Amino acid sequence: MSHADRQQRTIDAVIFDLDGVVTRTARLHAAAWKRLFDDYLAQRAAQRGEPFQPFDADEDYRRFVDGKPRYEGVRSFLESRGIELPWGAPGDPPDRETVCGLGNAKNALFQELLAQGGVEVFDGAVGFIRALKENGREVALVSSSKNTAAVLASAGLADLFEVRVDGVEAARLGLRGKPHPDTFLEAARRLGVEPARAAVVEDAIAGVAAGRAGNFGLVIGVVRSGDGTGLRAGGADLVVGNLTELGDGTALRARPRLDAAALPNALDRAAEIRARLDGKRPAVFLDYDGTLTPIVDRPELAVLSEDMRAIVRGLAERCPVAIVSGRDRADVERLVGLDGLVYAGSHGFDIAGPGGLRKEHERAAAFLPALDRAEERLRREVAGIDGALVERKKFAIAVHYRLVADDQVARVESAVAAIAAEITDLRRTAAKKVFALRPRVDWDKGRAVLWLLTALGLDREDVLPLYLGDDDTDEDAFAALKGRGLGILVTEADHPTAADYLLANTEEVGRFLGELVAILGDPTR
Ligand SMILES: O=P(O)(O)OC[C@H]1O[C@H](O[C@H]2O[C@H](CO)[C@@H](O)[C@H](O)[C@H]2O)[C@H](O)[C@@H](O)[C@@H]1O
Repeated sequence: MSHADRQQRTIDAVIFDLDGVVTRTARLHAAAWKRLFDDYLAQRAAQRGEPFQPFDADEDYRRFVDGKPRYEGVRSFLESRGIELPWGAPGDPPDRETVCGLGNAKNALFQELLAQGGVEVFDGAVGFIRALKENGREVALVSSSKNTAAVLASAGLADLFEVRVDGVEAARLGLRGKPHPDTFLEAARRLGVEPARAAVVEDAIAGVAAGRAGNFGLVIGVVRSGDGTGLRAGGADLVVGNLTELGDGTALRARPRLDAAALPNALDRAAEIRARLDGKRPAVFLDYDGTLTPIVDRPELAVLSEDMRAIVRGLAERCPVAIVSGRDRADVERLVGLDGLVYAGSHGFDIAGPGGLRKEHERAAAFLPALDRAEERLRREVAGIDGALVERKKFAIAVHYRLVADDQVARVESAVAAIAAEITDLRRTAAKKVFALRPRVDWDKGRAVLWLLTALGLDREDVLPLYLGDDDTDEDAFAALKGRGLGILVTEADHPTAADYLLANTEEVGRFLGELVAILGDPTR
């Protein structure tokens, strides 16, 4: 398809977020979150004799809870305050001090407010949706809210959308929340429309990032206050204040997505990157395989060169550096062999660093029996397939097929698929000549990087996070940092990506990091 053709692609379907786009329940949500967290934080502060710092219904709401599934919102905000609570269970009563307990309390408060105040509707949005339908476009609704049906009914819009993927559906299907694209992709699938021919309409940064991560043809940001900079940086192709600005929607066209080959090489844009660093200090996140070492035939042969080790050491003397890998943490720590760095293994489920920094995802240990069972089955099932390698990490299992004959790869794939279908606590992912089984938890390299920024006190305006990675699992980190840091993809292939820059190979990674060391200068001065 030519560039011109891609420019001309029409939009056949539009998928809408609910809160803040179609209805104004964001205010009710923000008020419920504020009542919940203020009560909780005040109580906690009194118990500990600490000062009470209330929940900011604008800033905290936007940064930590807006657009996220309820329990993820609780966890994300508490994390920002350095509070770690047990996850608990969805049936926890509202007075139980767990993530689920607090989430349930927020929901009760929200329903109270819903009953008191009703729901405000954005008339422009409803008019736009009706015009789209009249013009033969498909529409769907995606919302993280488990109250979607109640909100639509209260707004008198129960019949507006035939296709809805809400929080209840997402939980039932095990779909990851925004900024992951899963719920939007499910809506597109139900509409029978390719994402490239569909638009996503969102008012939250996590939502526009999900649209970009899903490679939707057009991502429209709706800005209800402010200037839309955050939405644009998060991945919106265009930002409107009111959906009436889009007329009847028939003129909407898909925007060409950035393919890796269209990205500028980070080495060629040194001046631009230096300017982004002006007045800021970097925090550097590095993937291991394919980024610091070239891809080789077997995992144990991916040895770090002394040159690269010296560059990473030099960088760690000048700024925070974390290695974020799919490998087992102990394995990647041994391979890198440097002190003073943070190491995140098992795709971020297992983190350790200087000063006693330690985090095993709070739900990960519960998956160990499932991982043990899957490992045992996998070892048995691929034992007869020449070249297949099973690599166990603490919280994931990889099944490598780089050395498997082409006509045998399908056998490896179906063994992994069969086990994943049976052991539903695990989800199957794929990367470079490897299938993986990981805990079915909304956690990945992107979430780990965001957690690290907060835990290390780096979630600040004067810190520029840089993430370098080469693989699909690194796309989660690129998406998480979109608009907030720099994503640098290491590849010579062409595929859609959420990264901002490109480096061709590990040799270019070494040069880029070496230049960063030089920019940062003498660490003793
Ligand atoms: O997140 P990373 O640090 O990039 O780790 C991703 C996977 O890397 C390793 O597998 C990959 O590299 C091997 C050595 O070059 C190669 O043989 C294999 O085909 C690649 O998939 C590692 O073995 C896995 O555990 C990591 O998940």
